[in-house]
Amino acid sequence: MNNVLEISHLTKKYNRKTVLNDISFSAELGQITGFIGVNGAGKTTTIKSILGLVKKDAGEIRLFGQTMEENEREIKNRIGVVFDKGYFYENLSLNDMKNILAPAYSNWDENAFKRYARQFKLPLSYHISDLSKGMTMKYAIALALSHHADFLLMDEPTSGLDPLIRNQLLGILREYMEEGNKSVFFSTHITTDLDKIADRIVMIDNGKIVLDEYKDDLLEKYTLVKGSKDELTPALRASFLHMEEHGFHFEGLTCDSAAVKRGLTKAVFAKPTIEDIMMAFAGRS
Ligand SMILES: Nc1ncnc2c1ncn2[C@@H]1O[C@H](COP(=O)(O)OP(=O)(O)OP(=O)(O)O)[C@@H](O)[C@H]1O
Repeated sequence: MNNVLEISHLTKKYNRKTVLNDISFSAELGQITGFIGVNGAGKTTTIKSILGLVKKDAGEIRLFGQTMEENEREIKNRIGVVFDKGYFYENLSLNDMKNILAPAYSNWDENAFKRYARQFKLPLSYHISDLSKGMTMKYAIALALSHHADFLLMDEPTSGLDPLIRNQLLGILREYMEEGNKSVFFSTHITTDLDKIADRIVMIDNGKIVLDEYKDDLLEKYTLVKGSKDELTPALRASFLHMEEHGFHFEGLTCDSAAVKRGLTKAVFAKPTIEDIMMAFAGRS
């Protein structure tokens, strides 16, 4: 296994509140890792810690096998950061911002930037502040791709985008992955995009990693069950990871579908989405 990102025992406190509590996980080369969690779970703080934008209290973060302290320049050359806000100077034009950022990268490719600017229809003379959210994300991706980043770190890249632009962004990511030896780390609380493109899912909840599995295994492992409460025995209830009850009915997620199927004759069984799984894990904690 070849990891592009390895986080070991990372802890981060704001004031005295622990927002990342001894978290460990990794992201593999050639994969899209979806980093999920509800609002306030700790996704942005994790990404900021990875980038060294906030100071960690404990733990170790390695990108391409190295820490930022050991080799910040090489790491920054090889990563592309796609944040929805706060990463660019709002009152600069896209072109001026690019001119400030480009010299920081030893492998900056101006022709590639021009090509992406045309492909993504970026209005280079506009101020950053005048860009729509979708355009800002495309601009950030164009910058990342123009220095041939090997690893894209994206914080909520698709939230607030309409379905058309979201699909375009997913298409751009698929093309990027096809180049080979590329990797993406994609944080989101909107998980439908990950159903389409993620290879692995890591979930953070309340500052702790509660789930870390390959997406296909995850979707295979859990079953969504809708049934009638009158059939539920205490033993059957214990087979559910999480359950919501509404009147005479319940909806729950189980990883023991065989036992549940034996006990429930009236229930309906379905494959869960990542959102169903995320809500069950978040609801459980
Ligand atoms: N600068 C800060 N000072 C104090 N607390 C902070 C700061 N930044 C984040 N927090 C707190 O840390 C916790 C984790 O926040 P974080 O932004 O990492 O979550 P998130 O999963 O990215 O949420 P969202 O999906 O809403 O962006 C929250 O309780 C948040 O209020």
